[in-house]
Amino acid sequence: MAPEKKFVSSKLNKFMHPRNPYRTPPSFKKLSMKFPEFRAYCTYDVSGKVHLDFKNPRAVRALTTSLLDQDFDLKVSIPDDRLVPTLPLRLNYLLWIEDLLTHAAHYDSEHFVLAIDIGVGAACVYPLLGAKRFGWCFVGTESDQLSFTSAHTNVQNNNLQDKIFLKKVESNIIFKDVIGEEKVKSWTLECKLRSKVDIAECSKKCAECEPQASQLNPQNEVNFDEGQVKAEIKKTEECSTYLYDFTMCNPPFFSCEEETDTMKKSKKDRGEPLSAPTGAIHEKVTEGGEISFITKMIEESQLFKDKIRIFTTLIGTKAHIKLIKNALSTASPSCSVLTEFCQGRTMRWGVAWTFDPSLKLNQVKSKKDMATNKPLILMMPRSLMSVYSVPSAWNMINKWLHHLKVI
Ligand SMILES: C[S@@+](CC[C@H](N)C(=O)[O-])C[C@H]1O[C@@H](n2cnc3c(N)ncnc32)[C@H](O)[C@@H]1O
Repeated sequence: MAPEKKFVSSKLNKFMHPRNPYRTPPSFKKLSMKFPEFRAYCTYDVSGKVHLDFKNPRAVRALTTSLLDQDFDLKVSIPDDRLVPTLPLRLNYLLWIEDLLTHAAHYDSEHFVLAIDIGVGAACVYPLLGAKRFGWCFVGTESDQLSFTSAHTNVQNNNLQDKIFLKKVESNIIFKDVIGEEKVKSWTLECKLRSKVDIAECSKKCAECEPQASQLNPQNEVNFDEGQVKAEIKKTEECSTYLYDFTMCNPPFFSCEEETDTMKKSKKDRGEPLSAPTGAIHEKVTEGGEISFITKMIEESQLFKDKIRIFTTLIGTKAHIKLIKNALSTASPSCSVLTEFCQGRTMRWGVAWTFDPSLKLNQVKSKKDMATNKPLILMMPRSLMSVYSVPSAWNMINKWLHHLKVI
């Protein structure tokens, strides 16, 4: 039995993304009062404190689905034998992408964003959170039939079919056969027409690309004439505008079943992961492990460098980072950046790359880099102490920092 405070306990939490709502652990008491399905896995000690058995995969599932409901108004169901997403990590990844869009691509909050999530899983967690919390639109792929069906149901149950389109793929597919596929193309175009925002941007780059405003459906209904969509697809293909703003992926990490024993692999100083492992083997295992999967993604990214602005993926094992960096260098992106995602007792890494020379992805520092930066120390000569009071010394330093564009 694990005490309530351990939901996101441990030293890694101080490096969680500053906007991650789970930096403050959720109240299990409140959650148990609201959600009977969560309450079913709770026990209470003599002081009335609520405890959850994190070693029980059903308790872990009830926690995730109750939090999605309480904190994001998302009704999500996950089949028994499929991966239960832990929300602090999912939000750390999404918030980092939001930072890349804001600080490297200079998008404002109104900017229309269209993304691809490779391997949405049964919960469809990234597209659902991305659509609900950030207003982004997604094309999601999934190779497993059960997960695909479950993800589809979750999208429908939350009435997000205007923002999320799912495609069942073969497991040897990453971007190929997805981006060029007719149904995906029509949906993305409808989505962009519906948003009406991209049109102005597109027209700036290519005057012929601008559809007539009068053709747009003012009620935001999906009611486009097939000919109109086809004509827009052709124009968009001719135009060099990026079709997708970013891609994301939580790849199957392991190359064989034995590797999936996370309890053994866990770093000694961080202790065992608190939650029971969940998910089917094919969700965690892929031929050649994550290195093969990500290498393939990097190779394919070269084919779609004019269609997708930022490519990103999670990396599950620190030891793989070097190999993935090597694979990336052979693709020669114009910029790439690596970050850490810290939560609870688990660490993951994220890598982003782009072929768009205008994007400086490395301007977005990892939270750990920021937190571990040594403080700036300025030794004032004793002789100046009589000249400067503390506030006036501070004003002077402030001026220098402004001048250097540090603050
Ligand atoms: C580690 S799970 C991640 C699920 C979800 N994105 C999450 O973060 O909770 C990986 C998912 O990718 C799917 N998958 C594996 N290979 C794939 C491929 N080539 N294309 C699309 N999905 C794939 C698996 O079936 C599984 O659902």
